[in-house]
Amino acid sequence: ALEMQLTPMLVLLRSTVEQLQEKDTAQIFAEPVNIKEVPDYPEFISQPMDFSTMRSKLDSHAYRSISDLETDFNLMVSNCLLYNSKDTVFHRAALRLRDLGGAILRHAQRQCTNTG
Ligand SMILES: CC(=O)c1c[nH]c2ccccc12
Repeated sequence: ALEMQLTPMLVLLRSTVEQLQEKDTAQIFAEPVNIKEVPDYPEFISQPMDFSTMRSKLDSHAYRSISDLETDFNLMVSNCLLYNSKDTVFHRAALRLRDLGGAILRHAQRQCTNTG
Protein backbone atom coordinates (compact mmCIF):
# COMPACT_ATOMS: atom_id res chain seq x y z
CA ALA A 1 0.00 0.00 0.00
CA LEU A 2 1.10 3.66 -0.46
CA GLU A 3 1.75 4.26 3.28
CA MET A 4 4.19 1.32 3.24
CA GLN A 5 6.25 3.05 0.51
CA LEU A 6 6.10 6.52 2.16
CA THR A 7 7.04 5.48 5.69
CA PRO A 8 10.55 4.19 4.96
CA MET A 9 11.39 7.37 3.02
CA LEU A 10 10.33 9.76 5.84
CA VAL A 11 11.98 7.57 8.46
CA LEU A 12 15.15 7.35 6.36
CA LEU A 13 15.21 11.13 5.74
CA ARG A 14 14.77 11.93 9.45
CA SER A 15 17.42 9.47 10.57
CA THR A 16 19.83 10.83 7.93
CA VAL A 17 19.37 14.45 9.15
CA GLU A 18 19.89 13.27 12.75
CA GLN A 19 23.11 11.42 11.80
CA LEU A 20 24.39 14.46 9.89
CA GLN A 21 23.61 16.82 12.76
CA GLU A 22 25.43 14.54 15.23
CA LYS A 23 28.64 15.37 13.35
CA ASP A 24 28.10 19.10 14.02
CA THR A 25 29.47 18.74 17.56
CA ALA A 26 30.04 22.52 17.93
CA GLN A 27 26.41 23.09 16.85
CA ILE A 28 27.65 25.69 14.33
CA PHE A 29 24.96 24.62 11.84
CA ALA A 30 22.07 24.05 14.29
CA GLU A 31 20.25 27.35 13.67
CA PRO A 32 20.22 30.02 10.92
CA VAL A 33 23.15 32.46 11.01
CA ASN A 34 21.84 35.41 13.07
CA ILE A 35 21.62 38.39 10.69
CA LYS A 36 21.42 40.81 13.66
CA GLU A 37 24.79 39.49 14.86
CA VAL A 38 26.20 39.11 11.32
CA PRO A 39 24.68 42.00 9.30
CA ASP A 40 26.89 41.48 6.21
CA TYR A 41 25.94 37.78 5.89
CA PRO A 42 23.21 38.42 3.25
CA GLU A 43 25.74 40.34 1.10
CA PHE A 44 27.57 37.07 0.53
CA ILE A 45 24.92 34.35 1.05
CA SER A 46 21.73 34.52 -1.00
CA GLN A 47 20.23 31.23 0.23
CA PRO A 48 20.98 30.51 3.91
CA MET A 49 20.53 26.94 5.19
CA ASP A 50 20.86 25.21 8.57
CA PHE A 51 19.75 22.01 10.30
CA SER A 52 16.64 23.53 11.96
CA THR A 53 15.43 24.69 8.55
CA MET A 54 16.16 21.25 7.08
CA ARG A 55 14.10 19.63 9.85
CA SER A 56 11.12 21.94 9.17
CA LYS A 57 11.38 21.24 5.43
CA LEU A 58 11.44 17.51 6.23
CA ASP A 59 8.31 17.82 8.41
CA SER A 60 6.50 19.72 5.62
CA HIS A 61 7.38 17.00 3.09
CA ALA A 62 9.69 19.29 1.09
CA TYR A 63 12.17 16.43 0.57
CA ARG A 64 11.10 13.67 -1.79
CA SER A 65 14.46 11.86 -1.88
CA ILE A 66 17.87 11.63 -0.26
CA SER A 67 19.29 13.77 -3.08
CA ASP A 68 16.82 16.57 -2.23
CA LEU A 69 18.24 16.47 1.31
CA GLU A 70 21.80 16.33 -0.05
CA THR A 71 21.17 19.53 -2.05
CA ASP A 72 20.34 21.49 1.13
CA PHE A 73 23.21 19.86 3.07
CA ASN A 74 25.67 20.86 0.33
CA LEU A 75 24.19 24.39 0.27
CA MET A 76 24.67 24.72 4.04
CA VAL A 77 28.29 23.55 3.81
CA SER A 78 29.21 25.69 0.79
CA ASN A 79 27.63 28.81 2.37
CA CYS A 80 29.95 28.30 5.33
CA LEU A 81 33.03 27.70 3.16
CA LEU A 82 32.24 30.86 1.20
CA TYR A 83 31.50 33.23 4.09
CA ASN A 84 34.21 32.14 6.51
CA SER A 85 37.90 32.47 5.56
CA LYS A 86 40.10 29.38 5.46
CA ASP A 87 41.82 30.09 8.79
CA THR A 88 38.62 29.97 10.84
CA VAL A 89 37.13 27.26 13.04
CA PHE A 90 33.87 27.58 11.06
CA HIS A 91 35.60 26.94 7.71
CA ARG A 92 37.39 23.88 9.15
CA ALA A 93 34.13 22.63 10.68
CA ALA A 94 32.42 22.85 7.27
CA LEU A 95 35.18 20.79 5.61
CA ARG A 96 34.90 18.16 8.35
CA LEU A 97 31.08 18.08 8.14
CA ARG A 98 31.27 17.75 4.35
CA ASP A 99 33.59 14.73 4.59
CA LEU A 100 31.77 12.96 7.44
CA GLY A 101 28.40 13.76 5.87
CA GLY A 102 29.41 12.26 2.53
CA ALA A 103 29.68 8.79 4.03
CA ILE A 104 26.31 9.14 5.81
CA LEU A 105 24.57 10.27 2.61
CA ARG A 106 26.09 7.47 0.51
CA HIS A 107 24.85 4.90 3.04
CA ALA A 108 21.35 6.47 3.11
CA GLN A 109 21.17 6.45 -0.69
CA ARG A 110 22.03 2.73 -0.76
CA GLN A 111 19.30 1.98 1.83
CA CYS A 112 16.83 3.96 -0.30
CA THR A 113 17.27 1.89 -3.44
CA ASN A 114 16.90 -1.30 -1.37
CA THR A 115 13.57 -0.27 0.24
CA GLY A 116 12.22 1.13 -3.07
C1 LIG B 1 27.60 28.50 9.72
C2 LIG B 1 28.19 29.83 9.83
O1 LIG B 1 28.78 30.38 8.88
C3 LIG B 1 28.09 30.53 11.09
C4 LIG B 1 27.54 30.00 12.22
N1 LIG B 1 27.60 30.93 13.19
C5 LIG B 1 28.19 32.05 12.72
C6 LIG B 1 28.48 33.25 13.36
C7 LIG B 1 29.13 34.24 12.60
C8 LIG B 1 29.45 34.04 11.26
C9 LIG B 1 29.15 32.82 10.62
C10 LIG B 1 28.51 31.83 11.37
